[in-house]
Amino acid sequence: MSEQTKPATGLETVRLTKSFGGVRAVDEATIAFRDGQINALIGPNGSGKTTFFNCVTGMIKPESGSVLFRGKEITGHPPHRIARGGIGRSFQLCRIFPRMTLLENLLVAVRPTGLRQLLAPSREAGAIERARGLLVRVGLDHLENAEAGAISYGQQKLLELAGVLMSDPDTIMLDEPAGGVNPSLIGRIGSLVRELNAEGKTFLIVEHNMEMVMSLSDHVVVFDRGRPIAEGAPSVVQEDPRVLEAYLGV
Ligand SMILES: Nc1ncnc2c1ncn2[C@@H]1O[C@H](COP(=O)(O)OP(=O)(O)OP(=O)(O)O)[C@@H](O)[C@H]1O
Repeated sequence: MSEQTKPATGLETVRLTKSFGGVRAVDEATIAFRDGQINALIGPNGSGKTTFFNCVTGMIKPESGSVLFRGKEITGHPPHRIARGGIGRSFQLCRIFPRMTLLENLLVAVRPTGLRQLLAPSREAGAIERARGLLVRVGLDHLENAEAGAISYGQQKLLELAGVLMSDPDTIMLDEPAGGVNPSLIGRIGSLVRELNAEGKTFLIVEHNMEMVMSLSDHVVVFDRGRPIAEGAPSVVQEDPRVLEAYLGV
């Protein structure tokens, strides 16, 4: 597809809905995220952000509505297919293998899905070279042979981000990258996001750290009770009375 015809909208949902019992965690959410931007999804606790992520990445099936990526329907596709299509994600509670080394964690990240493959890290030279390059990039190369369970939580978040980058996704969804991370590592995660965005990666970030959100994002979507209630540039969203109401209940 030529640059001229490339759609500006990357990831998009139309009336996406998912309930748990009587709770509508995501409630007819219609949102469009533009390619090439750093997008943030914010909102009070329990407003449905993680459920939205899970529906988009195939971890849970929405009960109705659609998810589109660059105009193509991907609703209900299994997670590995969505990942292969170019959408990578991290998790709120970091997902790493604590008994494996950092390098092994990255080699596992590129294995095809399935338990047998999962347990056998890739030994392919190209993958090893790529993993080493990414460890340098996130500043963890000196810990290549350390067990992942022995490094700090912030370093584990960086390791998880490197794992997401192993498959070279062009859209990266991060669920609370700054949660539980010390300020200097938050700074490093923010710089990496900026660098990767400058290289063409699109980001969709769920985050409670407002300083990070407001300094990093091009576009902020505010979620409340399972649907967007406001969106725009950080400075616009910050002033929106609906946002203050959602957060403070005023
Ligand atoms: N697996 C589940 N089973 C039952 N209820 C769930 C489940 N997952 C989420 N919920 C409920 O759905 C609603 C939205 O939760 P979700 O975790 O998506 O919100 P969130 O905005 O990501 O919250 P936080 O900012 O605290 O991480 C909440 O009421 C939550 O209790």
